[in-house]
Amino acid sequence: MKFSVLYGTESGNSEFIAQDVVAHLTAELYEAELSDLADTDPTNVDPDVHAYLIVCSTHGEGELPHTAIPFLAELEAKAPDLTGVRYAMFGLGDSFYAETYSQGSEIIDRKLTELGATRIGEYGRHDASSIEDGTELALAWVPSVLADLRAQLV
Ligand SMILES: Cc1cc2nc3c(=O)[nH]c(=O)nc-3n(C[C@H](O)[C@H](O)[C@H](O)COP(=O)(O)O)c2cc1C
Repeated sequence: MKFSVLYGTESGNSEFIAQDVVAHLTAELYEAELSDLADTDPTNVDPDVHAYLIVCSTHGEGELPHTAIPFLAELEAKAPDLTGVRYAMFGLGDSFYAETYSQGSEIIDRKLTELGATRIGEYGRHDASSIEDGTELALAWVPSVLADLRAQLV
């Protein structure tokens, strides 16, 4: 199975976690490619990719991190039909920002769903105010994504 792991980041945490997810998937003998959302054209869906795994933080007041902004802008401008596209979401945030906790990834999540894509797996989250390690949580989230994907492919 082939995965595209995309990250949206402001200060690198999402990129580090996405790198670890790619390393994990590759070690499990899956094909996995890492890309910044800033370098990803959402109108150019790869038909060989079984699922897109998106790791995205929150900045400003519940807004997108800067590398996710052009990706959302393309989705809004071109409104591609994403029917048949599967994605999974892992959001980074900080519950210190109680009103806007983890809302950055939710902006992308809402838009992808609106355009017809299907979210698989649990909605993963990492809270920077917790003592939990982001990579450990992400690697614990991946099996829920794989299980949903396998169930959809049979
Ligand atoms: C200036 C600033 C604003 C932030 N705003 C929010 C926010 O509104 N909601 C939230 O859940 N987290 C917020 N965060 C926390 C980040 O999402 C969190 O630190 C995350 O791990 C950063 O990941 P990144 O390095 O991939 O961007 C903010 C962090 C900073 C530095």
